[in-house]
Amino acid sequence: MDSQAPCFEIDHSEVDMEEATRIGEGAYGEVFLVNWRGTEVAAKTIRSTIASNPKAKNTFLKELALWQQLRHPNIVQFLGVLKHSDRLIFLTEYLRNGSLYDILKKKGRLDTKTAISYALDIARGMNYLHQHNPHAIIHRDLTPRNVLQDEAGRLKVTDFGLSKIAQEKDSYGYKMTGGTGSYRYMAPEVYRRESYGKSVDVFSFALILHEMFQGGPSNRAETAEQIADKRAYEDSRPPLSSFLYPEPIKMLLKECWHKNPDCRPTFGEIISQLEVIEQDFQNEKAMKACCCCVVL
Ligand SMILES: Nc1ncnc2c1ncn2[C@@H]1O[C@H](COP(=O)(O)OP(=O)(O)OP(=O)(O)O)[C@@H](O)[C@H]1O
Repeated sequence: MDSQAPCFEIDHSEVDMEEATRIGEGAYGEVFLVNWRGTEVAAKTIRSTIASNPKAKNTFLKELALWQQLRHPNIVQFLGVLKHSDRLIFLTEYLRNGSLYDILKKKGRLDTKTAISYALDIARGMNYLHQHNPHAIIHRDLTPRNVLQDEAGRLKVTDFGLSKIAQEKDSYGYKMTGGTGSYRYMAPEVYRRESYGKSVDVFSFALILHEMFQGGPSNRAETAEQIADKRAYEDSRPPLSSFLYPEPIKMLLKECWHKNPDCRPTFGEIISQLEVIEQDFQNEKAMKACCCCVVL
């Protein structure tokens, strides 16, 4: 597969940016809801500081060219780059329900069934990225803000690889600068600026799974950088209260945020484990309902 293929281009006259509704803002620029050929889509505008730097713009376009080749139910669909626009703008499918960050902020702690189902959505999207040929795609910035929900309730991963813009590669592998990715979800080896692999995403996934049961991030009193520092140098991890976390979820979390990257499971293994946990949970629920019937 050729990751250097140019991005699909959409003439800028097809999208009226004057009529756009602003949805949000991230590290790379603002996001708008726009109409394209009668369909609501998201338009992501890239800051001029990035777009006007030829090297950064080129890296960005390469990442987008790779994104456009991806097709999976749990990956946000890339649609194209606006051609002849004086700004760098690209379109993706629009996910009406917003991000997992918004959902957790609004709803707080999720029930076990929903949390497992959401975890499976994320793990399936991530497994697709990690199994990409000829090279695995490492997200590098998997956070609740980069997981969006469609109207049907399905979660989709977005913005993978875009954090590469601030990243260097040397003969030992990738190196992420401290400013790359979000400290709160950062694997210890990334914080320590060591070489890293796919399992950095598994570490971030564990923290997201933890938040779904907890209702949001723990250690709110500390800055994200302080938290990342303690995780990297003191091996600190979020607390696992016994009443919030079912035993198999606790075990999975401990494996996924293991300090040794080689001991973390792959997303394929995580999916298998979650499917068993989901099935056991359903059987347990059915059994309890059945016992209630007998008592009645
Ligand atoms: N395809 C989309 N559909 C609907 N809303 C979106 C879409 N993409 C982004 N958003 C919204 O816009 C906000 C900003 O998104 P953006 O991806 O630019 O930044 P972020 O992920 O929040 O932060 P960062 O850039 O630091 O990762 C998101 O929080 C999300 O609510």
